[in-house]
Formats: sequence, structure tokens, C-alpha cells
Amino acid sequence: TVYQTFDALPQNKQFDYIVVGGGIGGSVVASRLSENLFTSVLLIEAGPDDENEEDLAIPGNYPNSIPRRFHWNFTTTPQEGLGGRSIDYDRGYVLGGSTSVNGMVYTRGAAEDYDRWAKVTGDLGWTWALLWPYTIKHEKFTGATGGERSIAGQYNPLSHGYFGKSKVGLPWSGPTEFDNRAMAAAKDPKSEFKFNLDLNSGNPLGLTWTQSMSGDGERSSASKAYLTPDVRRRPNLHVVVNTQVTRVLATGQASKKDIRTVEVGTPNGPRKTVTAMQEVILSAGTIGTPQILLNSGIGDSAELNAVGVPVVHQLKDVGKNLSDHISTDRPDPAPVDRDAALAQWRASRTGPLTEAVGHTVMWSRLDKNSDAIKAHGDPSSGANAPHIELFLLSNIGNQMYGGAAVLMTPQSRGTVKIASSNPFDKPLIDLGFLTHPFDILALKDGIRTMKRFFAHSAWANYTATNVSPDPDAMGEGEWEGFTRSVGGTTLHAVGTCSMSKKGASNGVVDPNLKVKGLKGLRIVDGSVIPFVPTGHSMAAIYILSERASDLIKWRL
Ligand SMILES: Cc1cc2nc3c(=O)[nH]c(=O)nc-3n(C[C@H](O)[C@H](O)[C@H](O)COP(=O)(O)OP(=O)(O)OC[C@H]3O[C@@H](n4cnc5c(N)ncnc54)[C@H](O)[C@@H]3O)c2cc1C
Repeated sequence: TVYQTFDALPQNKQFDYIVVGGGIGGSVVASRLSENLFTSVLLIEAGPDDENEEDLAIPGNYPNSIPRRFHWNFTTTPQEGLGGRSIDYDRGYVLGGSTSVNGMVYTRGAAEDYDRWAKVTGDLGWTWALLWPYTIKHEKFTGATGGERSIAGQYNPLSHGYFGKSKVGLPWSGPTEFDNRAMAAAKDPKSEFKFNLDLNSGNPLGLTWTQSMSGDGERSSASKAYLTPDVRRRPNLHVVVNTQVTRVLATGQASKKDIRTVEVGTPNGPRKTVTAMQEVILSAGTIGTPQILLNSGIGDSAELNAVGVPVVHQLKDVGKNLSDHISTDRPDPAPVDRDAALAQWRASRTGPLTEAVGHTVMWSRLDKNSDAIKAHGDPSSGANAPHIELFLLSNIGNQMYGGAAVLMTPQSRGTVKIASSNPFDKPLIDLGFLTHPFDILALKDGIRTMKRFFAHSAWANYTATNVSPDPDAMGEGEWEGFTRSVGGTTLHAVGTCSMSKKGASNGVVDPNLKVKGLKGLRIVDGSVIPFVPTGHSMAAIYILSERASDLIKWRL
């Protein structure tokens, strides 16, 4: 059942598990735990329900036609590496979390990214190979929306799951002339670039078709996939929306550090609490989860003292180690006739509004002799992990093409802190973008890679301009200044409550995602991922959340 307010919850109800935040982690965990009808689960989401919200279901509404009321509307602190600019930092404020408002690009990154989780935690269960059953448990590959075109040769059937929850597919349209030329440039045996049949095989390198988390013409958000009408009807699952969690509190004696009580409230109203019999699972995301911990006095004691929050548990890494992908400037996608496209979408769930992004992506590695790697080492997880994503876009109407270079392996790190002891104050989000010298050098090489790609003869006579400025045609420091003035985020932040080895003093959660030094409190969301994946972040979080659900079920 879904309740619109906390007060509408049945009184005196006992819950085995309380899950905080209805994004990927929260939707997956609440859905999986409540498969056992003898396990009672309460899921608490700050934002509204997403049911019947057409604006969220239409993939092509991303990004500008998604109403702002479904966002937290955060901005970052002034970013030293971005010329002092503060930039918007979107997070979904609705059931489904950021997957209800995101770009849906579905990329798992490199197998080595996951193997590195296993290395930093000492738990082989996090390797790509042992996570594979969870990968296919979450995915339901559905092909291209509309069903009228052949997708043979555009994906590898062996890299996908077909019986899972989240729909994944290829673009509705294509190949366009742009796609064909891009493919020709990559498939030329003499080219330095190669075509890669499937970006989700564990080796993403090369030019690939884009895959999106959508199916049958609609967005397949975490809530649409995991909180389906039959799941919502389960008598043992209670979902409460429009309810912000302010803190987690000790249950019984504070000295026992048993944290199973959740406090909710409104800025001017009374605070209320509810206690889990087994565990509280925080799934409020990379920004929300450290914010709740810090408000609760769980974090670096010096920082907590500075904002007047009494220290409950010293855990210095809460809110630290944020990593995210920085992107250069990008062209706008081609405009569509919105009225006609909307009519088509409503009639048949086909047409331009089924697509949110371009059709092709190039994943590449920096040369080991590049300035960035020679001076600062190679931060990637392994030989199949791309340093750079070239997100290719054509805007044929305006005769422009190009793309954004996105740095997949940043060495800069940021933080999430709280501004005061008031849980309703916005958190201080510092991405730390371009504060490490590797990152600007690597991005510059990324643009050079794009230049070489578009210099291939496959692009001859294509009347167009590459919109990204050329670092080699600009004066010393000019390109860097430009990039700092336009660089932006792809909104993939992770790492603010990282997992680490059992007993290690760094990190926030152990390999089973339990908060270190506490009882009853676990974290399942993007915040536990120690390094931003070399793909977009959501696939990794789904895979992680599926395994986490089993860890909780098995009481590990
Ligand atoms: C605009 C945008 C575009 C993106 N594009 C892509 C893309 O194309 N591909 C990709 O892979 N990734 C993309 N991402 C990133 C991806 O969506 C996120 O990494 C992922 O959804 C994070 O999952 P999560 O479960 O950690 O957190 P979220 O999905 O953010 O969920 C957290 C949930 O917790 C709730 N919450 C937070 N605080 C509280 C509180 N105090 N009380 C109660 N509830 C709370 C939030 O409202 C939210 O519902 C994008 C993100 C955004 C915002």
C-alpha cells in the first residue's frame, strides 16, 4: 500500500525493515525483501509518488520537460576548479529517485571496476563474475521500441538478461546518416577506433550503440520496475511518500550504538519516530545518505562540533571521497516537433519522444605516454576501463555535430557536508571538479581523440562543424580557461559512504554494507561505491542493490 502521509500509516504496526529513500537502492531492497510475505517492510520517500505521472514516463522529456517539482533543486558550493561557479546538482525527489528524472543511459562500465570493489573490500562477492547472476536478475532486455527495425549487429544477446525487472533497449530509430558515418569510421580496419558490439559486456572500449533503461516506449525507472502494482499490493509492504527522514537515532541505550529508529518531520512541524525490529537501510543516495548520517551525529566529530550537532559516533569518512564524471560542453540534440511527437507517443509509444540521448557512444583509453598519465599515473581500474567517454550527438538541423568528452576516471574528489544542525537546510555539495591536474590534461586528450575521430574520411562531405573548441588551435591556457568556464557534471556522483575492508579504519560501511561500529544500520545506494564506475552510475547501483538484498535476506 502507498500512503500519502506518515500519519496515514496504520498505528502500532511493526516493521522488520525500514528503508529510507525510494530510489534504486530503496526500490530494489523494499521489493526484494517483501517477496517473503512474513517480512514486513516500510519504505519512506521524501518526494511524491510517480504513479500516473506521464511527464516522467516519456523518455524524450529528459532533461528539460521534466517538472522541477520532481527534483531536490540542489546547487553545488562555488567550485574552485570551475572558475568559482556554482552549478545545479539534480537529484530525483520522487519515488524511483533519480531514475525517474535521469537520462536513462544504461552502461555497466568495465568488469575491472567491480573487481576493484572486491579488492578494496576483500570480498570476492563484489567481483564482476560473481555479480553476473545479479546483473541478469535485474535486467529485462526488450530490444528497440516500436519493434519495426532489426537490431541484429547492434548488441550482443549474450551480454543481457531477459527475465529481470528493469527494461533495457536500443534506440527506436536509426541508423541515421550520422550513425552510419560513425560506424564506418570505427569499422575501418585502418582506423585507430574500433566497433564494439555491446558496451555492457564488461569491456566497453570502442564505438558502441547506446542502450537505455526504457522499454515499450516508456522510462523504466526503479519504481516502475520494482514497485509494480502487484508489489504495491503486498500486505507486508508499506510505502509512505511525501515524508522526509531527518535523522536516525539510537534504539534503547545510546551506548549500545544500536541504530534502528528513524525520525521524520517537516520544517515547522513535530518530529515523529518509527523503529525497525531488524534493520534500517539508508538508500537516500550519494547526497541524501551522508546528509542523514551527519544530521544524526554520525561522522567526523570536528565537522559535527563545528555545526553544533552532538557526536553520536565518530566516523571520519562520512561525506568524503565523492567522485563524479566531469563533462566538456556539448551540442544540444536535434529539436523535434513536440506536438506531433507527443501525439505519436500517446497513440503508440513510438516516435522521437521514446529517445532521450544520441545513438552512439565512443569509449577510449588515454595513451600511456599521454601527459596526463605520465605526470599523474593511471587511475583506471584496468586495461578495459575507458578514461574518456565521447558522447556523440548530431544536430543535423543546424548542421552541427560533435559531442562531449566525459572524464570517466577523475582523480579529483569532493565532499558532502551539512551547513547547520537543521536537517532541512540544503547540504553543502562540493564536487571538487578539476582540482586535480590529471583531470584537465585528460579532458584535453579526450577532445583530441574526438578531433581524430571526426577527421576520419567517413565524415568527408558531411556539412557540419564540431562544436567543441580545439585545444590545439587556442593559445596556452585558453582552452583550459574555456573548459573551466563551461565544464559540467553528468550527475553520477558516488563514494560519500564508501565500502572498505572489515576492520579497516577508512570507509563508512563494511563489505556487507553495514555502517562501521554500529548495529542495525546498513547503506544500499550509490554512496557506498568507492570509485565512480567507468560507465554511467545507475547500472552499477542496480547490480549492487540486488546483491545487497540477498545479503540482508541471508542476515549477513
Ligand atoms: C538528471 C540526472 C540524469 C542522470 N542520467 C543518468 C544516465 O543517463 N545514466 C545513468 O546511469 N545514470 C544517470 N544519472 C545518475 C543515476 O540516476 C544515479 O546515480 C542513481 O539514480 C542513484 O541511485 P541512488 O539509489 O543512489 O539514489 P537516488 O536514485 O537519487 O535515490 C535516492 C532517493 O532517496 C530520497 N531521499 C533522499 N533524502 C531523503 C530523506 N532525507 N528522506 C526520505 N527520502 C530521501 C530521494 O528523494 C530519492 O528518491 C543521472 C542522474 C540525474 C539526477
